[in-house]
Amino acid sequence: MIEVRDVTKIHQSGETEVRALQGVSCRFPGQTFSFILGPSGSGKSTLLYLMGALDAPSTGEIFVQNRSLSTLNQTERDTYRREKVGFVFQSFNLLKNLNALENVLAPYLPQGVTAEQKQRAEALLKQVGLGQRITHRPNQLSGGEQQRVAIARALLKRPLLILADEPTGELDTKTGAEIFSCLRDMSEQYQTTVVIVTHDERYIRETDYIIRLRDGKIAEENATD
Ligand SMILES: Nc1ncnc2c1ncn2[C@@H]1O[C@H](COP(=O)(O)OP(=O)(O)OP(=O)(O)O)[C@@H](O)[C@H]1O
Repeated sequence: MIEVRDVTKIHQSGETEVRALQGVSCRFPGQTFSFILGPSGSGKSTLLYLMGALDAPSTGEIFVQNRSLSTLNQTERDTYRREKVGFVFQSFNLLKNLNALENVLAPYLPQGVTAEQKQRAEALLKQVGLGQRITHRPNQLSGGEQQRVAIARALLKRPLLILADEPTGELDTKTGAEIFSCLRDMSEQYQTTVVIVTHDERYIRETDYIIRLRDGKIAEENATD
């Protein structure tokens, strides 16, 4: 479903050019659960952001369901990001004045939330184990619980794809393992493709694909079954 074809990304930092990715090609078939691994600075987040159309490759192309992201105009790119991709970040990115339910609904609050969206948000919070916490604000929730809210928020739009950047980076080992199980369960239940960036190798059991980056290049690509 996602194909990265010969992608190079050069970041411009003042006068200096940083080659974050160099000739990277890989595929993430639909409805799979995959990890992008590699040491700090190897290009993992850069690759994830390109797949989410948060940034564009310097050369090469990324195809999502056989359509190249580089052929999308600005409106189509915005729609792709807003409707097709659920993002989960290390720092949860919850709004501190909103409770769990309102955070899940946050992307829809400006235009008004429908009864169906509210029902789905409540159901999602239950499914991620927060049925008793829907009126709690972020500061009344543990890190793991906050990340579960972020996962429910990402799922509300019924995304094709969930992109998670170090989702367990701020969590202890046990909570991190629970968050991976939660993402895995949700991806199966909602038949969503999930790609997770991590440099933590403790969690890589039970995954479908592993891409390992080193110095901006693919060092290893494995199906794990
Ligand atoms: N916006 C940017 N401007 C300049 N250089 C950047 C930018 N974003 C990333 N880089 C550089 O590109 C390289 C790859 O960065 P990237 O964040 O993709 O790596 P990473 O593997 O995700 O690292 P980490 O595990 O530390 O988050 C690094 O050398 C980084 O400093």
